[in-house]
Amino acid sequence: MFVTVETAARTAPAAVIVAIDGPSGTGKSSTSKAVAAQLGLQYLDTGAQYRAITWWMLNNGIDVHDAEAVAAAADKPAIISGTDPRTPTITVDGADASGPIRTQQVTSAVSAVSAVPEVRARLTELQRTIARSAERGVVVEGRDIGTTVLPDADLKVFLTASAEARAARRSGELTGKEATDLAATREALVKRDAADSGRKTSPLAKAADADEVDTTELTLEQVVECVVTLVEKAARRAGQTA
Ligand SMILES: Nc1ncnc2c1ncn2[C@@H]1O[C@H](COP(=O)(O)OP(=O)(O)O)[C@@H](O)[C@H]1O
Ligand SMILES: Nc1ccn([C@@H]2O[C@H](COP(=O)(O)OP(=O)(O)O)[C@@H](O)[C@H]2O)c(=O)n1
Repeated sequence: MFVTVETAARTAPAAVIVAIDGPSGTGKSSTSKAVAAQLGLQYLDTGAQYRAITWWMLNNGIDVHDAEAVAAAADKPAIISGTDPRTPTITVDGADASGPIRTQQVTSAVSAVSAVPEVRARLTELQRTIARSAERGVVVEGRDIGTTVLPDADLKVFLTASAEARAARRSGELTGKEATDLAATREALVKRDAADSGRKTSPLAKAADADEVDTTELTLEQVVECVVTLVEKAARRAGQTA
């Protein structure tokens, strides 16, 4: 008798939905991509979508601090996210936006754009549609995934880390003068966290039923291992109640 064995790297959970939230530099993107790749899940970077809409606003001469102008244009750009964790992609009106959305100009404008309710409503709907259609399950990362976008997720993880650790990680990614200016990186991070946590609509927040993981003293590999274990447990729980 022949027995077919699935050879996924780990036990691939059936259509499990995972929400990963937290402030900037806590390791959301790196962890989410690695966990999704290991478990054969899809991956959605919602921060990239907020950055993409911000990039479009800047390119189209819209004052990002004029909430009415941003709201009026919120439906205009076509944003498409590719959800393979090994090669995530994002396009705006058909153009590859993965490079330009990481510029300092976009980073400093994104919190103002993401605070506009019409922008959030549009992207929340898009994110739910992508999560619903992810047949293999999905890891979705952002700021309000566990609280607002996917409140029924099978697992919610809230990553934290000290501002010092986060600034050191971020400045390791920068080049030239920006890389050496750790104090300025830290200040910009803390300012963006405050704006994201303080906005009225769907602020950065830990869901009451989220597992909090402080990554300050952990390597990326340790964080990934911890979250993989949490996903496997959640998938077993979901299987028991299905
Ligand atoms: N536990 C960790 N220890 C050290 N560096 C890390 C850790 N997690 C992530 N990093 C690094 O920190 C930077 C920011 O991580 P990222 O995943 O982009 O965070 P976020 O998505 O939360 O902003 C990346 O360069 C990443 O490689
Ligand atoms: N679900 C989300 C994800 C991101 N965002 C906004 O998008 C910005 C960029 O998100 P990001 O995940 O790319 O930021 P980093 O943590 O990578 O610096 C955040 O600072 C928030 O203003 C949001 O409002 N809600």
